[in-house]
Amino acid sequence: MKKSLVLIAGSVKTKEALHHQLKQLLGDYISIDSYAIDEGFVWPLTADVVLYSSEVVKFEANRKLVIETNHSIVGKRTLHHEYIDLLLRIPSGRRVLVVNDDYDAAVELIQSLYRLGIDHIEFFPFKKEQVFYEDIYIAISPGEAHLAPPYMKEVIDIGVRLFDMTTVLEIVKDCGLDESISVIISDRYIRNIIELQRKLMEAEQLTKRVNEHIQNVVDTVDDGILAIDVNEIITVFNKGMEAILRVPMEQAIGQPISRILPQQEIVEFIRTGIEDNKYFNMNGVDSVVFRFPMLQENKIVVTFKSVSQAFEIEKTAQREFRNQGFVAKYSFEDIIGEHASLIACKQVAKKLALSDHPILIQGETGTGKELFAHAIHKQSNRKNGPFVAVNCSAFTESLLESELFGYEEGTFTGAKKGGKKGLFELADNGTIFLDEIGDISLHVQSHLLRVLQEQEIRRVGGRKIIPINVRVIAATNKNIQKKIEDSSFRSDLFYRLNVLGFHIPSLRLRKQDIPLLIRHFISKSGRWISVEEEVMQTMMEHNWPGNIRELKGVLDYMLAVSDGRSVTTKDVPGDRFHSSEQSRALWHTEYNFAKTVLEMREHLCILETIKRCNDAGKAASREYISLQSMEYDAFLSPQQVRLRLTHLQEEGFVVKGKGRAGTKITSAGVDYLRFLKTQQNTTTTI
Ligand SMILES: Nc1ncnc2c1ncn2[C@@H]1O[C@H](COP(=O)(O)OP(=O)(O)OP(=O)(O)O)[C@@H](O)[C@H]1O
Repeated sequence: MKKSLVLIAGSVKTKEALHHQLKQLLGDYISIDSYAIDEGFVWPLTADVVLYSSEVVKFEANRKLVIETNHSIVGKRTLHHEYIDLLLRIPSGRRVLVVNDDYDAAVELIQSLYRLGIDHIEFFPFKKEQVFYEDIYIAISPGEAHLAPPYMKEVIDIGVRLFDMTTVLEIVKDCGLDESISVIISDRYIRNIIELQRKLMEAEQLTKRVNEHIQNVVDTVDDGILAIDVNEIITVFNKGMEAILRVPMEQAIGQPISRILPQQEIVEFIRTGIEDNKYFNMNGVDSVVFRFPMLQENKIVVTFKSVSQAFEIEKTAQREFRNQGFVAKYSFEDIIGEHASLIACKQVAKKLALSDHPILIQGETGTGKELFAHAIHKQSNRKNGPFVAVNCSAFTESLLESELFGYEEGTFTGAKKGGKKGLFELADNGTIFLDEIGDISLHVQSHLLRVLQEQEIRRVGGRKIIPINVRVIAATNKNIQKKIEDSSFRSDLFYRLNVLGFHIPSLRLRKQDIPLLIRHFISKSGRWISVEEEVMQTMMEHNWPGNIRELKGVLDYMLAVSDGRSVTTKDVPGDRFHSSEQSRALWHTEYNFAKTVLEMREHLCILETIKRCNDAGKAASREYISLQSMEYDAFLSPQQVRLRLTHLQEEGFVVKGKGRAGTKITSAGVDYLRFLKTQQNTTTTI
């Protein structure tokens, strides 16, 4: 008959783990029953051998129970081998709290850990009455993790400790089992450890493969990359680094950084972390060194990028912005004028460029508000970011909202799959220029105000909050104060936009600049042509309601009709020019082939849709234009779009492409579109 063994443990969890261990090792030779004091049993226990999980348990059990036996053993316990690797993974030198039922048990566990050779960590025993342990954020516990202080960042459960080999052999002896059985059982014990060793080796191989992969990845990057640990020892060193320092990786890894880096100032820069990046000359190469602390892992990653490469990257980004049309074209040198009012205006704008607040530019139509916006962006710290210009009056309310803030998939019929980024998202890290801001609806105004306040956007129909870093420059030729009075413009939005603001003087207040501007536009046209004094006089006498745009238009006309040598009075555009009407009317005559307001709206819709598609590198199909026309209150069937396109092509405003190429807008078409937009303003204001 098999000998009987009763195991008495404190908790059910410990009982189950120890029972499992005994069953696996001794189950073939002895019958095993296990109890936990927690379970509260009272009947008398009889067994050949009684095994207690600890001294405390023995004391408790004998106080509460009747136990009949010839042999009693208090088991010695050791770390569960399956959890050893969790401890080995804790970085060297860490301070770790050891949490157990009581202080003595914690101390005992620490002693056992040190005996097992786990000495790369500094262990501290947990005391129930102590709530804070300085500089300790990792706790380990053999099944008592719930006792760990709540502020611990990581609590590692190292499982219930199992009986050690001497306890198992003592059971064998007290149960009177054959000598040969002890050999089999110790083999079983060792097999568990070998199994663990095998798993560790597999894990080690996997880690090696992952490390090799990471090394290959960092080696494919041209930049130099290195990492150091808390003791400033180099742990990562890629090929780029080898090339920069001319030191092979094998020689660098494991060495203190100060021994490998020749320049002490770079070591200091890496050590102190006062700045994130700094310029250095490394072995004759101009480099920018970036420092990234990895707080979690107590490491610092440092990258070295050659300045010429950094320029290349910047150029690529610039090219990309240019392809998308998101680039500022003009700088302050392109703003012509020597009148004191304009010089003062430029000085103010240059100063404002350096801050990051919104700017509101006011001034009559054609005074150069957009020109100033370009120049401010180019002068600002955001000059390498995108510059996105939006003419707010060119869109209907709903279209403007989705253009500015984007939309999520399925928000409305015709919405693109996957949604669409708004212009604010596209302008991230750059500037958005909101032209004709005075024309936006109250609904869009409140959306814009939210964006300015929060510096984050939510796409139309979306829930996700997208943080953005965009500077807003707005412009208007409307009297905003009047709009605030009649409640069509929110005063809070005005104050937000007008944190910094300035007014551009109209041309009639600085007529001295007219000859200068005329010479500038002639030289830009690439022609050598003089302007008769009398013509110049006429120009000086005019009031220029359309300001510089009008002046430019008149000059373009005169250059076109002149004999090529000089502009004379006969080239001055007679009644059109002398009329006191706004320059918009002047354009109207030039583009008089659109007879009705409806026709103009149709042209606006068609040309604007084509331009947007062209700018985005997409084809503008008749069906798409037809779909868009609903937004413009000028619905056109695809068949009607075809007829209008033929008409616009005859005028030289578009070129119809074959098949998928779609229709393209010409530069004359862009001018006409600009005219139509100005017209639209007039119709809305009148
Ligand atoms: N000071 C200047 N020097 C040279 N060109 C100028 C100047 N001011 C304006 N222009 C030119 O005049 C035209 C109109 O300028 P811009 O579009 O910047 O005016 P705006 O005030 O934004 O007009 P709107 O109110 O109609 O939007 C552009 O072709 C621009 O290049």
